Amino acid sequence: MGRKNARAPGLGQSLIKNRFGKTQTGHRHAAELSAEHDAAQLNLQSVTELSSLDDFLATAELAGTEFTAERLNIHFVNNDTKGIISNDQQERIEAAQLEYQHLLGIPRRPPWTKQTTKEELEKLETESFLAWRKKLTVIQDNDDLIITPYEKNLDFWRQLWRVIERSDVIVQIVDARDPLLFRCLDLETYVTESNESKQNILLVNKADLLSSKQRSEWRSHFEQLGVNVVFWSAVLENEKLDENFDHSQLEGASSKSASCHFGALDVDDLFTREQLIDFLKSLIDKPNKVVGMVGYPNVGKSSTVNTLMGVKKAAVSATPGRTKHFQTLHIDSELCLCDCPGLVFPSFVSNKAEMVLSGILPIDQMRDHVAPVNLLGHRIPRRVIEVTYGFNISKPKEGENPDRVPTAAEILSAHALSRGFMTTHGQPDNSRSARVILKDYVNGKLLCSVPPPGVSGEEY
Ligand SMILES: Nc1nc2c(ncn2[C@@H]2O[C@H](COP(=O)(O)OP(=O)(O)OP(=O)(O)O)[C@@H](O)[C@H]2O)c(=O)[nH]1
Repeated sequence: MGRKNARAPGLGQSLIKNRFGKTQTGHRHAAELSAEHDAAQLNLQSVTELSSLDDFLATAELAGTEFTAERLNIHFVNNDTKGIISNDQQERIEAAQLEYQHLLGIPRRPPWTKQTTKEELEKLETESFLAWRKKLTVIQDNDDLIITPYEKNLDFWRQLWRVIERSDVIVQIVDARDPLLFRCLDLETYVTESNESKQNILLVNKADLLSSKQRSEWRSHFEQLGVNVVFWSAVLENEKLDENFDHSQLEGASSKSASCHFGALDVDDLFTREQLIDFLKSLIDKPNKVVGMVGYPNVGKSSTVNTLMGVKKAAVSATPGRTKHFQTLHIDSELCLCDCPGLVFPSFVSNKAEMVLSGILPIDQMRDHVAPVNLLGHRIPRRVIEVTYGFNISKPKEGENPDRVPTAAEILSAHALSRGFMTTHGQPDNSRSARVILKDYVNGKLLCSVPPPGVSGEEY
């Protein structure tokens, strides 16, 4: 599943620098591109990671109820310690996911008319939101099912509702390494439900992290389903905005063969900025075209919006959840973007470790680093980790399976010792190393991507 990560200098280097923050001189998000933010009074603190207790109390507060006494009687357990699940568990989980799939919706804005007052609408919205959350607790009560820490702040959903209302086309941005994890099917249903003439586009960003063969597998998958899909790399297109960018790097490579190979970077089949803008315009048959940009935090919305706006950026943040409220941004007199804050949709995941590796849970707020690093050890071959960092991981002991994957402790100690990361007690600082390694995984330095359904890992 992992892929060789040898990039050629030039463009490849620029991408890497961008990815790993070597050129970071601060970050600038879509939110800074326009002064217009009519959501200034909203409570726009994203709420995703809640303990069972906080979650319970927040819901109670929203419902206007007090539950002070219950504080003493609540127990919650963390059953996610290792990050690895057995084949039997996986089968059970998949069966349960199939059974409960229909409950994984997103909240709907309740119907309203011109006669509905602001207060009435707010009350209706709160009721509908609570009913939605109640429906999701059915899933949470099933021990085999884990869902993403979906957004629990109603104001974020209000932003999404407004973006959908205003837009002619909704562009859902997903991460190319695991598009299905980030694709919210119910969002697409909601868009067409709200108005049949509205259209959905799936923008597979970070497509530079896949080979052209991998993209082609995914393209076939989505085309078979009738999904309108575009493969794109915001970072690559942003690089091209640099006036010093050497375009011959791409042109030369393109002219060599039908499929462009720039070092390990084969990008011939990706949409360029101009192509994406023209494509979006072509979908809408009216003078003022509005396109809504929606997606999970950290999928590259800010990078995409900035690039479409023609803003060259040194770097953006690798920490999810920075864009807080929706912006209206004019690309030109015809096309306007409506940039929605990053939203975690409810989606099934195998465990919390998977969410850390997918960039859904912020690494700096992670409490347990062992489980995600264990999972990383299962996804990235031992040799790739060793070559990437230039150290050796201790081999399995005599009597152990010589091919077993390294444990989190083995990977982290090797990293910490090689970097001189030590605690005040003179032990390897595994937690510091875990943050470095996990960020490298999220940023694509340690590369792993999921094949489409029906395609084996080996084939992919
Ligand atoms: N390799 C690669 N990395 C990308 C691409 N687009 C964005 N990134 C990286 O992904 C991370 C998140 O990008 P952002 O543009 O901040 O993502 P966002 O969706 O706006 O995030 P929020 O502001 O949290 O909503 C950054 O580290 C980017 O450099 C891309 O096309 N390719």
